Amino acid sequence: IESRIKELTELLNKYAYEYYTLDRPSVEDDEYDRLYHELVALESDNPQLIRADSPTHRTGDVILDGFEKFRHPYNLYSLGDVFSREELAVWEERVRKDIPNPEYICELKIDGLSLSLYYEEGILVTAATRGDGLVGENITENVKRIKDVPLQLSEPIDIVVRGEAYLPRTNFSKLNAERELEGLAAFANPRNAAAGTLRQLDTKVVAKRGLATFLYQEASDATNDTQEEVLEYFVRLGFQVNPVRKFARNMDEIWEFIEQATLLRDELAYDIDGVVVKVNNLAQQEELGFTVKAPRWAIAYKFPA
Ligand SMILES: COc1nc2nc(N)nc(N)c2nc1C
Repeated sequence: IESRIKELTELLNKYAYEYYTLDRPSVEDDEYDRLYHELVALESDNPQLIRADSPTHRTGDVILDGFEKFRHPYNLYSLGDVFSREELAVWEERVRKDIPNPEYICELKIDGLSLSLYYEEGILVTAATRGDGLVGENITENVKRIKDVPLQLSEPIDIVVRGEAYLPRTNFSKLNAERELEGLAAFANPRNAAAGTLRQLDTKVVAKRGLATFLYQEASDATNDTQEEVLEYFVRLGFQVNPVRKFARNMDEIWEFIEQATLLRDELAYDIDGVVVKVNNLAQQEELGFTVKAPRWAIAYKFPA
């Protein structure tokens, strides 16, 4: 039985990956459902054999009576914001004072809900909101129902990662159309819809709303030398990583990315509210350190509202 449960779990996870991430299912839904129900039956007769990465964690209907507080072992800092090229140049000059020839990496700032995910030996043990950076809300059960969040990484490591949960625009429109039909108030924007969804106490609601994630930061001790390597490592581990990113050497190249992101904004499948510019080399990030509340080595350029 144990080997059949292992076989079903691996097969169903592969099919789910093809369906949700590659958007290229290799089996019909009824084949998936047949195997899924065989696994549910085997797991309910042998609960001690349920695997950590079983797809049944993603859809089982758990109704929470509230969210526990979660104290983050690492302070989840936020970013300083700038709203113009001039302000950005002031930040860049400050960096250049300590790092003469900086290499920057420019990333998109997804307009979603900040998440931190805690893995032990490769298994997702906790997912929490950022909260005030020290204490957030434990929303593990809800996050397990975000289809692109890996329940088990490709390596059995302990790691803490940060990212954003968001609602793709297509799912946002579908959700608001459904709410209109049910006479419910529409969500103002995908960010509010994502936040509202993750605050649901009925986890089944999360499973059907189609949230997604992009991970961007290793909160635990760095095991790579640059931010770019961290992002590539995250892909190998099984995380979703936003592909729109570029290196820059100076303000002109940073601004070029910002202009490209501004043009790209309406074409994207998700909302962004700006661009994040970071010193790519992690040792240089250490050198620059933090102000009282934000890193000196990263800045968020916010698009004009
Ligand atoms: C270095 O810390 C951060 N990096 C980030 N990167 C991206 N792309 N988006 C964010 N929202 C973000 N937020 C923080 C606190």
